[in-house]
Amino acid sequence: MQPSPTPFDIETWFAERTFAAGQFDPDELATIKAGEDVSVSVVLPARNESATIGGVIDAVMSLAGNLVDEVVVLDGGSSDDTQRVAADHGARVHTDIGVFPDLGRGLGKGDALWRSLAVTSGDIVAFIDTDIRNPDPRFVSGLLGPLLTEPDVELVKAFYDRPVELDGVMHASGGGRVTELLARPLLNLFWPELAGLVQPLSGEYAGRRTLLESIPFLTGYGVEIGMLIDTLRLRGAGAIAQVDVQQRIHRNQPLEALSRMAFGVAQAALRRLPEADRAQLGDLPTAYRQFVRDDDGTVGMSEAQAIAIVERPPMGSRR
Ligand SMILES: O=c1ccn([C@@H]2O[C@H](COP(=O)(O)OP(=O)(O)O)[C@@H](O)[C@H]2O)c(=O)[nH]1
Ligand SMILES: O=C(O)[C@@H](COP(=O)(O)O)O[C@H]1O[C@H](CO)[C@@H](O)[C@H](O)[C@H]1O
Repeated sequence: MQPSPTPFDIETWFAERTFAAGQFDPDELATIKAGEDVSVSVVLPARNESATIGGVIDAVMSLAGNLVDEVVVLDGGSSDDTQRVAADHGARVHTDIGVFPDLGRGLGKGDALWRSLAVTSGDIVAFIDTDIRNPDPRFVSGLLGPLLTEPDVELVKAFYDRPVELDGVMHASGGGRVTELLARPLLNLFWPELAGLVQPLSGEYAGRRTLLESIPFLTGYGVEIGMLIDTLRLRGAGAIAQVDVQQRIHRNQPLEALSRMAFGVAQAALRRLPEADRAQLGDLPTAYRQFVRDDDGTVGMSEAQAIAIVERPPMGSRR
């Protein structure tokens, strides 16, 4: 009789799959990397990040030639001089529409990350947001640590304390609003094996290409929660790890922007509901309305905004 699989225990998962960036020495990782003949690409998604992308690239470049083999900025249609700043700091720059012109302009962050797989070659691909104000090499070395030392780990998410700037005032905590108010409750409700992730929506993560090219990428802001659920389904919770990189300060979008983001994250999660529940949902609406108070004090309804989450197929199926 087959032994019954050990029941999933979140405390065990947390103990075995939670790391700290400080436990990984970049030089020691570089030695392991060379010995395993593993290559590493760092992908920096960017849309109008000229103010911060240079610092992010510099932090990543400090590991180039050692831990990092290529640094690619995937620009999602910036109207500022993001692309020039990125090139000046030594990154290779691609535009989303330039990667797959036949698919037209990119459909947000998730589409940019999916397209980046076609213009990078690393066995490991690390994604780092470019709106970070306190970039540090540990964001990259911390992500690579578990992937270079734990063969069963295939996806690593960063976590950190998240200060938030509201009305020009920096608060020591309170960031990750969509994470705390939508993503983590949904994961606890429908995917409890992912409940141990401190920052499931963090924009800093790294995965083995063999995994990343085996799963679909949801476009827009659905990419992170979609990737977690798809990795859980395809590889199990043991393939997912997280690393503490202490603190991340990034540009905090206004609440109405996060409301639109949450609409996308919710669509992504609901699309991934187990089939039985999914069948009841039918086609999800993709038009989103918000409310504004006019100067004369009356509340108005905004035009419906199309925020559709599209599913890009596993990149491996295009090769
Ligand atoms: O259509 C988009 C939207 C965002 N981003 C990038 O994705 C990262 C996270 O996006 P954002 O800052 O908008 O999200 P937040 O961090 O506020 O959740 C940043 O590097 C953005 O430049 C992108 O490449 N394309
Ligand atoms: O975590 C969150 O709630 C949002 C918003 O963060 P803040 O409330 O502005 O600190 O930020 C994340 O979510 C996006 C959607 O998954 C990711 O793309 C971002 O990289 C991540 O910063």
